[in-house]
Amino acid sequence: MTPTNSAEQALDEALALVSRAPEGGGGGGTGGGAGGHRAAGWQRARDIAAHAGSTVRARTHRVPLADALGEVLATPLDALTDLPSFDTSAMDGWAVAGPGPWSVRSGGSVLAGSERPEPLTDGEAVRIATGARIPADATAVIRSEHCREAGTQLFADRPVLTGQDIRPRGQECRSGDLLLPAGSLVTPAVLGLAAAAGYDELTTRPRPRVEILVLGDELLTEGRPHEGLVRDALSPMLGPWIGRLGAEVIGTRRLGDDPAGAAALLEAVTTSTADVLITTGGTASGPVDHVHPVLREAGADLLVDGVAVRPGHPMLLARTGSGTPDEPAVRHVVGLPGNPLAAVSGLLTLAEPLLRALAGRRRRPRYTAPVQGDVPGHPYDTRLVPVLLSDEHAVPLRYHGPAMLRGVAAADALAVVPPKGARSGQELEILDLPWASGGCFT
Ligand SMILES: Nc1nc2c(c(=O)[nH]1)N[C@H]1C(S)=C(S)[C@@H](COP(=O)(O)OP(=O)(O)OC[C@H]3O[C@@H](n4cnc5c(N)ncnc54)[C@H](O)[C@@H]3O)O[C@H]1N2
Ligand code: MOO
Repeated sequence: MTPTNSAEQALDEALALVSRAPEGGGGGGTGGGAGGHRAAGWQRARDIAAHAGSTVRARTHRVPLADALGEVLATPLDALTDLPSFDTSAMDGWAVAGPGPWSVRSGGSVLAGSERPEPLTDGEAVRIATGARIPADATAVIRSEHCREAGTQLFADRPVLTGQDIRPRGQECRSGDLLLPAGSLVTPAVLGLAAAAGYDELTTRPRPRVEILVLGDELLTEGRPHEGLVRDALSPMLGPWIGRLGAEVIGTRRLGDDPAGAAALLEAVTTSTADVLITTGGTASGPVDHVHPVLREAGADLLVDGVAVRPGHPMLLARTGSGTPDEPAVRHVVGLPGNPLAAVSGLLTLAEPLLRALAGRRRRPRYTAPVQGDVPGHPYDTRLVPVLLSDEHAVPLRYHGPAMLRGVAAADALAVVPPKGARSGQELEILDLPWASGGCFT
C-alpha cells in the first residue's frame, strides 16, 4: 500500500521540474523558488526561526502559580523551606520510643496537621497518622499491620529498625536548595513542587504575544462555500493551535485583498503590540499577494523567503525593529501560505521553533519512527506528510494535498520525508501535533 495521492504528487513534481533548478539534496541548500524567492532548506529554515527567537531580549513577569503553567522559569526555583518541613510519619501506625514492648499512651492519636505532640518517653507508643508530626524522642514508626495491641501494651510482629517509616525533616531538600534551574518549563508537576516548596507566585517568561491576520477576499465566515467563495478554514484553526504552541493569541483579524487591506497589514507590521504577526495567504506572486510588498515597504528583514518544503513552499519569516533604543520593539512576521495544509506546514516549520525560542523553551527533542510503506518524495524538497502513529510505525495518510485538511485532521503527527522519498521501514523524523503528545500545558 502506498497511501499517497500519486496524481497530485506527479503534478507537484512536474511543477517543481519546470519552476526550479535542482539543488543537491534540497535539505540544506537554497534555490530559486516561487516568484524568484530564495528557498531555504527545511532544516535550515527551522534553525533560522529558532535562532531569530533566541536573539530577542527576554521579558519576565511574576504571576500566580496557576498562570505560570506552560511558561518557562525566568529564575531558579529555590526551596523556600525544608521538605518535609518537620519530621513526619510515613505510615499510619504507632510512633514508639526505644525497644518494645511499649506502653500505649492514652488520649488519642497524633494526626496530620495537628499541633505539636508531647515528646515520647522511653518505652512509650502513641497512635500516629501518615503525615503527622513525629513526637520528639520517637525512634521509629511501626505500621499498624505490623504490630498488635494487648491491653495497654503494644507488641511488634517483626524487628523494629531505628528511624523506620520516619521521613526526616529536609529529606527531599533544605531551604535554599536549587530545585529547578531557570529555563525549566512549568508543567503541572512543577506547579505541584513549587506549591510544596512554599511558592504562591513564580517569575517566568511571558508567553509570546501573537496577532493573526487572515488575508483574502474569497473567505466566508459561515455557511457553505458557494460562487467561488470558500470557508475561512484558518481562523478557527490557527488561534487554538498557536495557543497550544505556548503563545498568547491577542487577536485574529481578517483583511481584504484591497488597498485598505494592504494598508492595515502595513500598519500591523509597523505598530502591532504583538511579538509575532502571523499572516495567512498572499505569500505567492498573485496580483493581490501583498505580503512581500508590505514587508518591503516596512523595511523588514526577510530572514526566510520560501522554504524547500511541500506543501508550504512560499512561507516566509521577517523581522522588523532592531531592539536598539531607536527601534525598541523587535517584531517577527511569519507569513503562512493560504492553502490550509501549506499553512500547517509553515506553522510547524517556522512558527513553532520561533515561538518556542521566544518563550524560552528548549527545542523539542527530535525523534524518528519507521514509516509503513514506501513514500514518494519530491525531487528536491522535503515533504511533510500527515501520519498516524501506531505502536510500531508511522502510517502515512491520504488527503495530504496543500489545500486539504482531511489528512491532518485525522493525524497524530507529520512525518518529514526527505527529497526523493523513503522506503518502507525507513526511519523518518516525526513532528508531533501539539495535542497528540508532548504538547503545551494550555
Ligand atoms: N505563480 C505561482 N503561483 C503559486 C505558487 C508559485 O510558486 N508560483 N505557489 C503556490 C503555492 S505552493 C501556494 S501554497 C500558494 C500560496 O498562496 P498564497 O499564500 O499567496 O495564498 P492565496 O493565494 O491567498 O491562497 C491560496 C489558496 O488558499 C486558499 N485560502 C487562503 N486563505 C484561506 C483560508 N483562510 N481558509 C481557506 N482557504 C484559504 C485560497 O482560497 C486559495 O485557494 O500559492 C500557489 N501559487
Ligand atoms: O504546495 Mo504550496 O507548497 O504550499 O501548496
